[in-house]
Amino acid sequence: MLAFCLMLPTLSDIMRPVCNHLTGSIMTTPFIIGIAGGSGSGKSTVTRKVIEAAGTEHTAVIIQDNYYRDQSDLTFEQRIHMNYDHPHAFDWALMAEQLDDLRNNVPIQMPTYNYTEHTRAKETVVVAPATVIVLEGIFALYDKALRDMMSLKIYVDTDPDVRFIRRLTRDIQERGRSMDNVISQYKATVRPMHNQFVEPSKRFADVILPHGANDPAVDMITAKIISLIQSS
Ligand SMILES: Nc1ncnc2c1ncn2[C@@H]1O[C@H](COP(=O)(O)OP(=O)(O)O)[C@@H](O)[C@H]1O
Ligand SMILES: O=c1ccn([C@@H]2O[C@H](COP(=O)(O)O)[C@@H](O)[C@H]2O)c(=O)[nH]1
Repeated sequence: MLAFCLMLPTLSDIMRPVCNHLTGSIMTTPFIIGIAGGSGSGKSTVTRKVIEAAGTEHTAVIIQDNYYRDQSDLTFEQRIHMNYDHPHAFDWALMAEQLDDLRNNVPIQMPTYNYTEHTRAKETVVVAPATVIVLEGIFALYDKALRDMMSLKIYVDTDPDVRFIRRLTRDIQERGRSMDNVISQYKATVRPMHNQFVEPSKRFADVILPHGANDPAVDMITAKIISLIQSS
């Protein structure tokens, strides 16, 4: 088995089998899908619908928000004034390292994030390698190193007013915010950073989903994932 594993790098990179050192079995390089789009565009909804339809057994989801930098060294007062819509807010090295691990069929300890406290939570989540891996987040298509690992790049395109209304409702209901807080953050950082960094990343997309999580688009992505799983 060892000799066979050592010969593997000469095989095609597209369906490159790698040796799982724990089981000795041969596994295929995962198919990585990036799903980007503005805050409130429907990225999480698209991801959830697709994974529900394709089944969780052969799929894994990496939520990019979990890679916001750990800010436990800052006070809460300092944390609420940070810009969470600039690329600098993220731990890109950890994200690339963990996505690369999954690409090489190595399980990861994904960090988790607390939006109410604006910092990384203590808990981590084990993510096992899977045939299809989805990376979802506002900057999923921003970084070249991550893009180069992806086989399918999707941008969820939703009108700004719709995104704002959804974010307002969600942040008040689920992220412990007030209406004034959501409005001032949107004007100060969310909107300008979206225009500067998120929207321009659309040009890297293979597929653009108009109107967010629309059913025909979700059905097409699901069909692609199911066919990948069946052929793996
Ligand atoms: N097509 C849709 N129709 C109605 N509500 C939606 C739709 N897509 C998303 N939402 C709602 O809008 C909010 C933001 O959606 P979400 O998928 O979390 O966006 P994102 O992950 O891009 O920030 C959520 O409360 C979600 O339930
Ligand atoms: O501490 C934080 C961390 C993030 N945010 C906001 O979250 C969104 C990204 O999440 P979506 O699920 O894509 O909406 C980003 O626009 C940040 O502004 C935050 O407010 N506080």
